[in-house]
Amino acid sequence: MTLLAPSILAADFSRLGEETRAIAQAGADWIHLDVMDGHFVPNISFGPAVVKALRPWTDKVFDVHLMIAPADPYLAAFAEAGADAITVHVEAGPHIHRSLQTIRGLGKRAGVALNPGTPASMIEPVLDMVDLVLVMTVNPGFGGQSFIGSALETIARVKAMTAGRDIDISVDGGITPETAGPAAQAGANILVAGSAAFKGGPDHYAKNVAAIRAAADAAGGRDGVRC
Ligand SMILES: O=C(CO)[C@@H](O)[C@H](O)COP(=O)(O)O
Ligand SMILES: [Fe+2]
Repeated sequence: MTLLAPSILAADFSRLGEETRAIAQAGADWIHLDVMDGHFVPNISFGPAVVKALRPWTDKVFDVHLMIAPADPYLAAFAEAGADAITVHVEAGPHIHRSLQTIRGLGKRAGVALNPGTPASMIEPVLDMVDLVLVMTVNPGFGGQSFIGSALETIARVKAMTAGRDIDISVDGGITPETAGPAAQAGANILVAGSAAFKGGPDHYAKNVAAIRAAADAAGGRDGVRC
């Protein structure tokens, strides 16, 4: 079964705790937390204090996606705040190996993210250090953007590169019941969805999550690795 990781970027920020619990109870496998710094990406979201405040609301895996540069000075703070997986962008700095080493040293799952314009080969030298590859299917910084189809090729390349390894492939950006199938078919086993998961308010969350997951599974999505 493909895993669903709703992004709380699309939740009601005035009730983030309740929203996190509601989407967890609606069938989310992981909770995706988008951290933006207004520097690496042209938007600002939230930092470790919010991650910490949300931690008591669910025991689901907290999948923290750092869109910040530099990332290294903040890794320990996110680990202490309750992140289970921490993903850094390969484009965010010159020391990706050090960042991944630090994340693993903190006892967390280490993820590396690729923007739509970045070749998959960029992460080849660090695959031994990685538990998760996150392929962006929008340019990072905002929710609600359209899926960039050319990034499916990146997912397929990452799948081929990681064959035989225990590495999750996550896809992030513009995931809907329509795009979930092609993403899963290309090799993603974790689907991040913001707008499509939170669409319509709490009464719709279970239906939204089920629709995205069903589309991925129908397309032959592979098993997600649970942590
Ligand atoms: O990292 C990001 C955006 O930079 C994502 O996690 C978005 O938050 C996904 O939102 P939708 O595209 O599903 O609305
Ligand atoms: Fe994200």
